[in-house]
Order: sequence, then structure tokens, then C-alpha cells
Amino acid sequence: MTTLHEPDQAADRTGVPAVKRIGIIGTGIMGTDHARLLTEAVSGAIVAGVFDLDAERAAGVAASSGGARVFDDPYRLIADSGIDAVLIASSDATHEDFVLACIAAGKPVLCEKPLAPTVEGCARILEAETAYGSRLITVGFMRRYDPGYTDLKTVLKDGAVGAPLMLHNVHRNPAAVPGLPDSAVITNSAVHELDVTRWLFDEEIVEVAVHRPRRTAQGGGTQDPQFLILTTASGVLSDVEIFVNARYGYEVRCELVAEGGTVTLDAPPPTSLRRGGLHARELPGDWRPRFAEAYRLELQDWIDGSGGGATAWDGFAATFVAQACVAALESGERHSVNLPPVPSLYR
Ligand SMILES: NC(=O)C1=CN([C@@H]2O[C@H](COP(=O)(O)OP(=O)(O)OC[C@H]3O[C@@H](n4cnc5c(N)ncnc54)[C@H](O)[C@@H]3O)[C@@H](O)[C@H]2O)C=CC1
Ligand SMILES: O=C1[C@@H](O)[C@H](O)[C@@H](O)[C@H](O)[C@H]1O
Repeated sequence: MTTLHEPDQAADRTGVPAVKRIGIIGTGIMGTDHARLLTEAVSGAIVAGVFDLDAERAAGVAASSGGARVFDDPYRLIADSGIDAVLIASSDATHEDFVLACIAAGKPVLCEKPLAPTVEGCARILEAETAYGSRLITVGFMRRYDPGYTDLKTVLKDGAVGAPLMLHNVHRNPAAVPGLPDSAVITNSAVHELDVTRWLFDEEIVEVAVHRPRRTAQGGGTQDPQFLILTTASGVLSDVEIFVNARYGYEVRCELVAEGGTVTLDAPPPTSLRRGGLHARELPGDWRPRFAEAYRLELQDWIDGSGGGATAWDGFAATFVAQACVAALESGERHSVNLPPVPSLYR
């Protein structure tokens, strides 16, 4: 009996792989979760190869993915003829080199957010993809697939509440690495709201301000929480409370205020408890349960090649705005955001 990992079964009569053989770089929390989804919940793909600096961790994910090959070099994984596409889930600062290697090998790549934590890194990626001449990169801004966010966008586009005026965002993690750089609160966490704001309103953010509330004693010195105010080209204000040491649980919600009503995005579990004078509902410990369906839909769309996810331009734009936010945080002043023209590949 053959298994899906054997090449003869992975290819149809034309020699085109019947399933996409995915290589994963970085098998920490997200790489492990993506491997599980690709194996159990997404059709048309197998995890064929894995690499992590922590070889034991990679071996564990390989074993639970049906016997994927463990590579000892990430660039060999990218170049290997048995890998059709690459998923990058290693730490933020490593994304750029791996994405550039995927472009050089002509392989589609799903890169976890941020595309790169610096504008310069994102610009090098844009340049390489533009020179390649077609889109290979998808960025893991999975909220674009979350049923709550897509509903919100549908209500807005249908005109049910009229023109948008404001968006209030709340984004809380239970705990971050003590002493996390202030900038990483923006480039790693609030970057989701930067993308959501651009995607939801279909326009660019043109000005940012970042306020420093009294900082929590639980962040090891990090400026946490932070309060961002983003202004879009048409004048919509999108404010973001980002609080990465909120302790009590993981929570992401928002409220859209429009001319003719408001839309609230919450993610209650289907059950809640009423007891002893309290009405309670459980909150997840991190993003995986909250965005489980978004991750699944994102991966399925990527495997199907529908091209619906965030592009390298979106990744660049989000980091560009994030950098303006970091400058605003440091200076205490409002900063204009002057994005360069969109390259024709992304229009
Ligand atoms: N879309 C989303 O909602 C989320 C996205 N992320 C993103 O996913 C990525 C991974 O995050 P987590 O899994 O939470 O972190 P993690 O720390 O659990 O895992 C990162 C893994 O990358 C490995 N690694 C580090 N440098 C490497 C290198 N040079 N080559 C290969 N492996 C390397 C580490 O050994 C570790 O196993 C980050 O970029 C993060 O921003 C993380 C959480 C949620
Ligand atoms: O991307 C993610 C994490 O890296 C980040 O640290 C969290 O704040 C986000 O909610 C999560 O979606």
C-alpha cells in the first residue's frame, strides 16, 4: 500500500502533482498548527517537508503530519523538487531571506505576518517579486478570512449602515515576552489592525498617532498598552487599543460606527454560563481558537490557488504604516504616511 507522500501517488498521469507538497519552515506554535490543519482539515495538500532550528520540534511535526521529511537546511527545503510550495512560520526577522529564496526558486509561498518587520526588508521582497514578474507571495493576514470580519465587510459594502465614520478596535493578548521592544507591539501585533483597516475600507491609511497610556507593571518595561489612531484617505478614524499583557485571556473585537448604525464584531463561543449572579463566557488563551476557521479558510484558499489573500504589496503597506506608528510612538507626534505608488503587479 502506498501513502500520499510517495511521489507516484502525488502525481497524476500528466506528471502534475495531484496534491500540493508543502514545505514548512518554522514549526513552533503557528507552524505546528498550520501543519495540523494542512494534514487534517485542508484538501489537496500534504506536508512533505519541515525545517526548524530546533530539529526535535521539526521531527515531532513531521511525525504527526504523516511522515514528512525533516530537512537539515531551510534553503535545501525551498529548492527541493519534492516541495511545490512553502509555508514560512519562523520568527518575524527570518521571513525576508526565506521569501527571497522562494522567489528565486519560483515557488509559491505563504509567509506568516509580518512579511518582514522592516520597510527595507519588505521593499527588497517587492522588488524581487516584481522582477520575477508574477505573484508568488501570500501574507498570513488571516483576519481577511475570519467569518466575523468578512460579515462586517459585507454589511459595509452592502450599504446597510451607510458611510463609515469610525472603527474602534480592541486587541488583547494574555502575556508577551517580558521586555518585548515597544516597536514589536506594533510590528507583530497591531499590524493585524493596520491590515484590517486598509482591507475593510479599501483605502490607505494616511496619518497615524500613537499614545502611551500608563504602562502595565506586567510587561517588564514594555510600553504596553498602546493606543493608535489611524486616519484613512477619506477621513475614517480607526483607533486601536493594543494590550499584549492583559492577563485575563485573548480577545479581539471591534465596532464599526457608520452614518446609519453600528456593527459590532465579537467572537462569543456558542455557549455561556449563568450562575451565582454572573453571566460568563470563556475566552481563549491565544489566537488559535479565536481564529481557527480563518486559518483553515486561508490555507484552503492558498492551496486552491485562488489568490484571495493579502499580497506582498499588502505586507509592504502594513509594515510601512507600522513603521510610521513606531516613529509616532517615539516622537509623540502625528506622522503622515506617504506610501509609494502601487507597482503594476499589484493593481
Ligand atoms: N497570523 C497569526 O495570527 C499569527 C502569526 N504569527 C507569526 O508566525 C510566526 C511564528 O510565530 P509563532 O509560531 O508564534 O512563534 P514560535 O516562537 O512558537 O515559533 C517560531 C519557530 O521558528 C523557529 N525558528 C526561528 N528562527 C528560525 C530559522 N532561522 N529557521 C527556521 N526556524 C526558525 C523557532 O525555532 C520556532 O520553532 C511569526 O512570524 C509570528 O509573527 C504568530 C502567531 C499568530
Ligand atoms: O499574530 C499574532 C501574534 O503574533 C501576535 O502576538 C498576537 O497579538 C496576534 O493576536 C496574533 O494573531
